[in-house]
Amino acid sequence: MSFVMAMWRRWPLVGSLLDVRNNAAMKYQEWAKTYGEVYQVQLRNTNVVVVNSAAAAKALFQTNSHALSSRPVTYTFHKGAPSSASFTIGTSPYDESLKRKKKGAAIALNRPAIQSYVPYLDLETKSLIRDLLDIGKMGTVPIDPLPMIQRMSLSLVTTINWGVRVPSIESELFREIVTVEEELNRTLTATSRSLRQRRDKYMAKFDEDVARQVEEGLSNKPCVQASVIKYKEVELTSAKLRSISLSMTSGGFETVANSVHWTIGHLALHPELQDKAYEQIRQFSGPGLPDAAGDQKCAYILVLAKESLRYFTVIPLALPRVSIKDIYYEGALIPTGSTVYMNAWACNRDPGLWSEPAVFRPERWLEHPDATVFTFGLGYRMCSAHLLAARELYLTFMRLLSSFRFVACGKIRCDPREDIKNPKDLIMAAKPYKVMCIPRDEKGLAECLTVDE
Ligand code: HEM
Repeated sequence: MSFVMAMWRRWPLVGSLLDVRNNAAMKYQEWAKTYGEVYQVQLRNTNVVVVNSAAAAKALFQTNSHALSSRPVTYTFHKGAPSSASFTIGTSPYDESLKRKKKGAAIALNRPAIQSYVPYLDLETKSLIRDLLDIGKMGTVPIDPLPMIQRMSLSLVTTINWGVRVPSIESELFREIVTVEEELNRTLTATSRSLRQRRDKYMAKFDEDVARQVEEGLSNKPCVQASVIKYKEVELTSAKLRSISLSMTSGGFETVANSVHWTIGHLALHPELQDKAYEQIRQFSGPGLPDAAGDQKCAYILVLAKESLRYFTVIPLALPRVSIKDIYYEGALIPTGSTVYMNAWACNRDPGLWSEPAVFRPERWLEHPDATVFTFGLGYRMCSAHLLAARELYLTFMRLLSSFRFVACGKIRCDPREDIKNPKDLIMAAKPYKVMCIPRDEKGLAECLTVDE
């Protein structure tokens, strides 16, 4: 008991949740030098345990996976919001309903299911390359690639979830979904009722279309909603199906888009990394675009994607957990009902794990292939789609780096310690920048970009 008291006496008080979200992960990492790798802070009226080292994160989130399987029930998400925003998998507390939703999502996101999405990965990565070529006028006009990357990421979410494409950055659908999702992802406490109503509108249309197609026997394209409806072992209500749709969109769109956007900015500043990647891809795959079905076999691009996940850690504090059992760690008690944050940023940059953690160096993963990436979280509530996300990143980098040289235009500020667009956001985005996307082989590229729309 006295040890527990000692631990509880050590909290630094940091003010409101919104204040600390401002580069919080970096501040918390710094504080660990003074207060130890696990300590508590007060966020508004809640005491929160923050876990700041790789070893502690594994001991807590992996070894105590079940004890840390719930999420906090915040007012805005669960009590004050009657519409869809209450119910993503990522914000649901642990209960029977969550278990069913997670089972449904798992069926649609396991390895064989992901294999069936290869045609979508193929089409959307090709479309990204074509957009960069067209909008960048064959590498002659500087562009910010963000909207094109967002379209790819969004269209992957919508095709994988509902079988519906987002064909162009000019489309009404693209503008509407990007506006609404960006705003709703802004913080965990986003409350706008009208935004949620706008989201409900496009989600309802997609959900109803899939349900009708399944009922009429017309659904022949693989997609999450159709597989979950058809898989009778887990019968899900329409509310739970909607929850899966919401989870896929809020979980999958900005995370992948921002990871790619940060990385392209960084690569534009480091042509030597691009050249090495290009050389490795060419040794590995023949002329033309690398095969979409190739499953992460080019070792250098695989480690480049891992390093991108580590270095940018786009959700620096992962998503908060709540303990459903008492946990004892290093002689101290984390009582049932505690809120616990994994500082994924600090774990990914743990000097006990990595030398020069602040340097982007893909080779570190070749030297330590079994090291952990903390970016997707750990344990029962880790990212449901980490296999899919890793595959999306791999193919995107494979194809982008085999197609283009990215040349920085003007000053690109792309250091994740300093250059976050909105430091209070849940998902960390890079500041806008411009690059020239110069085709490495203009003629060859044009030939292999016959995209079936
Ligand atoms: C680079 C891409 C991605 C990153 C960095 C990422 C990161 C995360 C993190 C940190 C969590 C919380 C984990 C925890 O509490 O330990 C999470 C949860 C989740 N993610 Fe992802 N994610 C990515 C892509 C995706 C995609 C593509 C989807 C779906 C299409 C997705 C769906 C989900 C869902 C449903 C959850 C909630 C899991 C639960 O609460 O049980 N994520 N993700």
